[in-house]
Amino acid sequence: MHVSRLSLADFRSYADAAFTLGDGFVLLTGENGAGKTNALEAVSLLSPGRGLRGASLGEMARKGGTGGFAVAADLRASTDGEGEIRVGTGTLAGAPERRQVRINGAPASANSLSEWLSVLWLTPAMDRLFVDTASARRRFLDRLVLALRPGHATHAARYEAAMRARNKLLAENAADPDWLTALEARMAEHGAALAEARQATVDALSSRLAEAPEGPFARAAIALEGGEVPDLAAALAADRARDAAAGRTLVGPHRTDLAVTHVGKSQPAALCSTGEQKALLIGIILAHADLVADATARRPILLLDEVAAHLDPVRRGALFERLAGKGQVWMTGTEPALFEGIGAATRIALGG
Ligand SMILES: Nc1ncnc2c1ncn2[C@@H]1O[C@H](COP(=O)(O)OP(=O)(O)OP(=O)(O)O)[C@@H](O)[C@H]1O
Repeated sequence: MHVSRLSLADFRSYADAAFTLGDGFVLLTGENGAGKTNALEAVSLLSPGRGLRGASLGEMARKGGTGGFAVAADLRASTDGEGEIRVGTGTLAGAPERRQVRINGAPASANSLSEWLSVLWLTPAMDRLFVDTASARRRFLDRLVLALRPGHATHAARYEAAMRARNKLLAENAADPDWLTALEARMAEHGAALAEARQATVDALSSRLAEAPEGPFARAAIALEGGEVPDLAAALAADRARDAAAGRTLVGPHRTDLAVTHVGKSQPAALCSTGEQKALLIGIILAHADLVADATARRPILLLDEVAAHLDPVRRGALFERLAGKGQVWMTGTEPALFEGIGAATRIALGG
């Protein structure tokens, strides 16, 4: 699937805009503040979650606009150009924090978007991923999982909802034990599905990474760390008093971290240089995109914000080569010269 047309209304800096796009590279160029990242953020909203900035919906509505916003996209199967699907998301002026999703005109859940397309991104904010919190790495991991297992978002949402309800009950002193047991059973059920899908993804991605060429992007070794509990329902039942005192649930798959090592240096990613960390991330994303394409027969859409500017010309050339002919890849840069030699592409100059 690729986005063949993207329309934006009152989204961030865009009052009203539409772009016609081909499969393959989409190159957005323009000066700082021209709206490049905003366009990528709009595409990232064609998947479940809060998009590539992790922003609230209220922030996305254009200042001075109607109060709501709309992002609409036509999706076309990459090969035959048939079976176009229209997806849209946004908010209404009267309910600026309530996300609406439509698929072919019918209301749908945000989670159901992942049945149609996968969107993965790399942004400058992710340069800190390996020194960031475990929850940031877990979100990154879950996006990788989602591309392989569309049901992952639903399990995550149900696990979180049951955990929130349990935490709330525990905060009230006279919690009903039967109700707690029911919520803990739900957490155990969806938690097991989360853990299984994450482990399967890490295993599949590890084999891919092991086969990846030695250069020019650093090879990563990845593993899950923490969050494993053999009998979660029993552990939660035993931990009620401790969790009540802590005001949160202390064990479970919501505590899992993604451990990443730089294989060549036998060093944890957090101790690597900024450039090495970026190379590790790019290597992971490239391996994952290939894995998803093989496993689902559907290439993910890649959003690479300001990636070209951070690479030396050799690495940049290698990146373009590895991504050529591999589905829709959006890239931003302040200068068209960054994309010299890339060949066929949809080129969009913003601003000015
Ligand atoms: N809700 C909003 N309403 C109106 N304008 C907004 C809103 N949110 C962000 N903007 C503006 O959108 C503009 C473009 O931002 P964007 O991040 O897309 O720029 P960019 O082209 O990626 O720039 P850079 O090269 O600096 O990364 C900024 O000037 C920002 O202030």
